[in-house]
Amino acid sequence: MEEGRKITYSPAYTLVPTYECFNCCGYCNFREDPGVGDWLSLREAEGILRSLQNSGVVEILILSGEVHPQSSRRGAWFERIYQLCELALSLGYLPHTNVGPLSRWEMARLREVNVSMGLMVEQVTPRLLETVHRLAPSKRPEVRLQQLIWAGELRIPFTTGLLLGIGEQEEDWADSLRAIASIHEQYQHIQEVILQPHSQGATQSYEGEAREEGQLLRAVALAREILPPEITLQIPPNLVGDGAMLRACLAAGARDLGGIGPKDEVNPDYPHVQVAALQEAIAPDGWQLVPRLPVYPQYLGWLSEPLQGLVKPSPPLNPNHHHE
Ligand SMILES: O=c1nc2n(C[C@H](O)[C@H](O)[C@H](O)CO)c3cc(O)ccc3cc-2c(=O)[nH]1
Ligand SMILES: C[C@H]1O[C@@H](n2cnc3c(N)ncnc32)[C@H](O)[C@@H]1O
Ligand code: MET
Ligand code: SF4
Repeated sequence: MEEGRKITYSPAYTLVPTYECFNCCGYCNFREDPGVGDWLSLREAEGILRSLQNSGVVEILILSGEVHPQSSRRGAWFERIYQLCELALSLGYLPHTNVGPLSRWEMARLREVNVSMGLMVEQVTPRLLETVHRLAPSKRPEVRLQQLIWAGELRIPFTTGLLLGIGEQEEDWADSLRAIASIHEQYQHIQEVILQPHSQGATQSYEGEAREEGQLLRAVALAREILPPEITLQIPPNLVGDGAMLRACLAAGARDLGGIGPKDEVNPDYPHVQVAALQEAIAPDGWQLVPRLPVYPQYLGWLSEPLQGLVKPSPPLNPNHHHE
């Protein structure tokens, strides 16, 4: 049988250390006010992770609301995240952490317990600081770009991306993409760029404008033009619309569908389409959906020895096994 052209995804489950966040992005359907909810305990997390064993899940996405860098609770927040990563590793999963901007020291520590990390640029235009990011100091473009630079210096395989349709102009996209490309040019560490269409949810304050079909396709095509070919373009299949739009995005250059699991924590009003249905949707164009790890193969050599051992467990020594 002829093999199809390949589209990748990562079988993933999302753990949320806390929904509390000191930022208040106008488009967010995730955050809670600080001090309201409980944090995820290690005991709860262990229960969840054990229940996922043998389910095919490999990636644990650690996605969090943020405690202010100067808060007296920042240290406890960070240690919880670190321990959740350690726990996931100890149960055979591979963590990918996106918990907002980190200090350089925090980033260096999380590198020990993550196979890759991520942070969206969103958009680099400072005009958004007067609108959707007015109450979100973590979204200052210079803060986000500094994170990309530190990740490069620390040799962390990194995921970033653009949030589309939050009040920016289409002309702003190229600036955001060129900023990513130029940092990548120096460090070669950006494994993928997500093009994330803003999707109206039930609890956000910002009222997005109606999205037009061509927008996402123009963004994918522009990203493919500006970014070097080694950076994979990711689109979230639950946010693109229908199967025809998904196929059009692939035709425009997208090659990955991101983490797929039971719930999209960021966009709870848009459940993930399950893998069999996605495979069916893209099959007419000859695409074959295949699982991948949260770290892209070209970066395996960047991982610490212990992490490399977990990613590629060496085959057990079997005295009965004979090489052909
Ligand atoms: O299910 C989701 N996964 C999201 N992921 C997960 C992502 O698809 C995978 O973790 C990476 O591709 C690594 O495999 C993100 C990861 C990042 O580094 C940055 C942003 C996101 C955003 C989302 C998201 O909105 N929903
Ligand atoms: C984790 C990432 O999720 C994205 N994000 C946050 N809110 C929304 C929304 N309503 N629609 C789509 N993406 C969103 C941001 O880009 C953030 O960085
Ligand atoms: N708070 C982080 C950010 O915005 C990650 C989760 S967003 C729902 O970058
Ligand atoms: S998008 Fe992230 S930073 Fe913004 S309010 Fe939501 S959780 Fe906080």
